[in-house]
Amino acid sequence: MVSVEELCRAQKSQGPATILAIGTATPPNVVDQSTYPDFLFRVTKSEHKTELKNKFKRMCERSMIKKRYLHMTEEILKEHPQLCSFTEPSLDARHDILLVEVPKLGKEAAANAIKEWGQPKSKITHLVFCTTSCVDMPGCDYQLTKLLGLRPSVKRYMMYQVGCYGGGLVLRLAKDIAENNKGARVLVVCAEITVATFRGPTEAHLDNLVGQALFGDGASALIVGSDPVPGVERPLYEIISAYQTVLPNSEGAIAGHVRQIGLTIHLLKDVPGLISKNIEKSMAEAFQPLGITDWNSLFYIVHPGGPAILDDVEAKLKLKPEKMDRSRYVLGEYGNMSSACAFFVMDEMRKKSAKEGLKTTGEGLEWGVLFGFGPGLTVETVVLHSVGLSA
Ligand SMILES: CC(=O)CC(=O)SCCNC(=O)CCNC(=O)[C@H](O)C(C)(C)COP(=O)(O)OP(=O)(O)OC[C@H]1O[C@@H](n2cnc3c(N)ncnc32)[C@H](O)[C@@H]1OP(=O)(O)O
Repeated sequence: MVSVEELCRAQKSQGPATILAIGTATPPNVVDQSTYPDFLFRVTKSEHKTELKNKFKRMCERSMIKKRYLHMTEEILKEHPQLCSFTEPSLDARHDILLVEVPKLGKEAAANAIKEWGQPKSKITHLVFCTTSCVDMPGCDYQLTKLLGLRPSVKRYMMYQVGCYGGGLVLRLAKDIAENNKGARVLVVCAEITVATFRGPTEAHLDNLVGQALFGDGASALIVGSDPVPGVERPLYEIISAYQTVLPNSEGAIAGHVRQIGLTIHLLKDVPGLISKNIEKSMAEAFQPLGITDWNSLFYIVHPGGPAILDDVEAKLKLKPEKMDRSRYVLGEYGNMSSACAFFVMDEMRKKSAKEGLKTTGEGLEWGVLFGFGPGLTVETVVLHSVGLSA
């Protein structure tokens, strides 16, 4: 007779959850950050708000963003003029677009990840879908299952409205799934489209305007599983441990509310300060089991919420400037794509490491950390182990 303990043990994998492939996607429409203030104020008929436009220009200039990919175009705004107002009810119009486009963009990223993985999609056992852009039943996870032609018995998880810590959250969830279900292959997808938050500018909500200066559209996907099949699957990073915490005295610092006018964004000016003030505590907790205290010995995949967040974290941990290189690159080339951002940074890091002939996927280093920051204020900390790159 098999014991319960034996049955439980047989269900678990042996090694750590491992990232086996990464895929990304963006909408085709590229927007130059330097022309965006003119676009926003013109299409929303707000040119007369000259002081506000100058402030928005300063936000865009200070954003360190060069370009972003946005599904929203002038043609779409002509069809849905209510999206240009700050106060007009517009949730239905936004959802009509997002419920189609978010799963579609997610599918593109997922297809790229599956292609790199090189295995038949019938081997995907679990699906995790994360978005803050829209809400529906059945959800984007269901739509993606249909679009990709996954098995109807794939086990789905839908993570709505978690915001920019989503990248860390889904990695933590994928780790738990992969390590507790022998043979599991988890498709993780984060997809964000800013049609949810686009609206005309108003002096009454400057933080909403900060969001308009920073957010971009994008989707990223991973395949996660334990015990990679040698010679068949190619590991990129091992997920060693994962933590979530709510920062002290941070309630309301980052928030989003789904209202008739769409998703409203609320950001206190103190967000970068709150994150950096507490970052060492998160680092100490995560790396104490490894005995690591030299923060410059690690590689960094930090959610690029805004330049001030990266600057303040870098200063607080006394990091060499190159540590934030890939996070700054993604911010510059894509903007803040909320939950999808962290895996763009991860993708850029492993590509650059390979291109430069470094020893590992983590810029030649062995250990690293992925940070997600979002509403709460919630911080996700994930310890990663890089994988050797053959020369
Ligand atoms: C949605 C999610 O779940 C998760 C997220 O990622 S949320 C996004 C998190 N990101 C942030 O909170 C942004 C962090 N801030 C930044 O990166 C930078 O402050 C910034 C790019 C917005 C501006 O750059 P900066 O170097 O600070 O320039 P600074 O000159 O101080 O600011 C430009 C203007 O923006 C205003 N501003 C900055 N942050 C603001 C805020 N939160 N609310 C209102 N106004 C703000 C400033 O007052 C300033 O206005 P004036 O020029 O009229 O004085």
